Amino acid sequence: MPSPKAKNPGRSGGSPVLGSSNGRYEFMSLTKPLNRSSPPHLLQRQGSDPTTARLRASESPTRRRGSGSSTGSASGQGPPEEDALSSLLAIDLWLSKQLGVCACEDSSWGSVRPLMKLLEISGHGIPWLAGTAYCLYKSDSAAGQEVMLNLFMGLLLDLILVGIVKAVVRRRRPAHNRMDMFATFSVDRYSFPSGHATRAAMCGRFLLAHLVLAAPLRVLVLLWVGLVGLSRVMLGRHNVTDVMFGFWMGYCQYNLVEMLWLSPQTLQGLLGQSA
Ligand SMILES: CC(C)=CCC/C(C)=C/COP(=O)(O)O
Repeated sequence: MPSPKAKNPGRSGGSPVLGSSNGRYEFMSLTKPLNRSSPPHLLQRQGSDPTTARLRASESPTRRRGSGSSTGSASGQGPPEEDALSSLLAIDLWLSKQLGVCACEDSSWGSVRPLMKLLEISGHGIPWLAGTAYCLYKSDSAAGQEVMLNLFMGLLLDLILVGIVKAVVRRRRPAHNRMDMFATFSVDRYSFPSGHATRAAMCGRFLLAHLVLAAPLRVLVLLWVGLVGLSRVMLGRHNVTDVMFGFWMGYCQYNLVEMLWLSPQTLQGLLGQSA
């Protein structure tokens, strides 16, 4: 099979192809022979259609280190946990590709791509930061200002933490993603975790705890969180595990926001110290 690196350099939306030269893990291998425990749908897909084969090649998680030959679990003889992880990640990539039905206009659900992009904007950092800053500025009650200030801090914390994890893990976005997002940081060429999912989960919890009390609106908030996550996979931006982990991370980030909660007294103390 021709090298995906040479043949298809920009296929993953501008993400660098992580190969053996930098000695980093890639996430999963559909190029290596699957062992008998592999799900039947994956076995069936081995070497089937050329597009899938090319995609598989560009998604290879095989740890191609040193000589480039894969050993151990690559041949199904490695530690069972490595095989289990490989299988799990193979299922993740397979499922994500199946669900990436809005990855481009001519995908099977390409007509709903604009709607998915609307959901993308609704969970983007810029509208959230700008909206929170505006509400903070407009709020005339101390309680309102306190809530908005903490939401703002939470959003900044989210950007920092997601940036760190993305930079450390450096998982490539799915090969079928078209990198046409607006206003991204350089780490956003990586996909793990989904920043939209962390933000949606954290803001969702924040809204439910501090701002949205009416039951129908609370349901809408939960629906929005779920749809933002689903849209990341449908747009082809993320694999399912990026979004699942993102939800978990955002959920935990809210706990951190509560722990670090800036009360008016804390603020006065901080301002008093700096004056
Ligand atoms: C420029 C600012 C303020 C935020 C960037 C928001 C962004 C584009 C995050 C990437 O999200 P995914 O990881 O879900 O693709």
